[in-house]
Amino acid sequence: MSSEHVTSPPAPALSIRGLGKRFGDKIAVNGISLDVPSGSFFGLVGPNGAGKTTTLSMATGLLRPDAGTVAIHGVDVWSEPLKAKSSLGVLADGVRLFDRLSGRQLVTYSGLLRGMDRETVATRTEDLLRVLDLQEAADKLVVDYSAGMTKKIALATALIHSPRVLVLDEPFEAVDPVSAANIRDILSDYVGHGGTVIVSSHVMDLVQRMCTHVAVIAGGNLLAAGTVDEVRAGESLEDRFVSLVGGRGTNEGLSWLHTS
Ligand SMILES: Nc1ncnc2c1ncn2[C@@H]1O[C@H](COP(=O)(O)OP(=O)(O)OP(=O)(O)O)[C@@H](O)[C@H]1O
Repeated sequence: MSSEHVTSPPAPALSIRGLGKRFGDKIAVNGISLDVPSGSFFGLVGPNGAGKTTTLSMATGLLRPDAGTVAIHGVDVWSEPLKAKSSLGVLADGVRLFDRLSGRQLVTYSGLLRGMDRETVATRTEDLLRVLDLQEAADKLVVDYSAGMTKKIALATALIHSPRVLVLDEPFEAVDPVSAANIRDILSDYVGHGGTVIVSSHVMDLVQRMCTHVAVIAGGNLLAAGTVDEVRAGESLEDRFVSLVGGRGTNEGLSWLHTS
């Protein structure tokens, strides 16, 4: 076959090489390399303090790495930030929203800031408020939203411009079961139509049911990555996670907690 007929595989949706970050003496992320295939529903799991948020913050251009590179569909996040970020939707953990705006205003301005036309922004804003069950609260200030409502409005701002890659840090935390099911449907439909979702979560059962791929990190290191079936290797993802990460404690020493 001549070389013109050889098509190279598509660039991964997210490609991380040698990514590292240190805070003082603490190595938060220890040289992680990882490819997220285009069109995958990718779970990032790890215990508290594993380095998930730090990794995702660097991957999305919110936090400058000490070492390593990140590319979104082949575009370097740190040397071509505008181009890379134009195809990215981000739900960050703990980043302040412009919460003196109403929910409707926040989603609208997110669309306008992305350079979208007013009519499209208005239509999509109402669609998002409806599917996320935020219509009644649409004109309330975001500062007065509950934790779950805040999470949902932040998700709407990440979706408005129809990005190719969605990076969601703990999207289901504090969200009620009906809204969580709606969000899962939206994300599955999005992946089914060519999008890529990267989601961090502590809920192994959810990751096992929802994701096609998973990476396990602990102590800033990548312990395993692949399809969910490859990583769980015949066990439940939760059991596999515990055996990879270790650290199951005992409750010895808390006898004072026994009330009878
Ligand atoms: N801004 C910071 N300054 C100092 N240390 C930090 C900072 N951000 C994170 N760390 C430390 O880096 C490590 C990784 O934190 P990170 O928030 O990435 O973990 P995580 O996997 O997202 O945890 P969790 O599941 O609890 O949200 C932790 O030890 C944390 O204390």
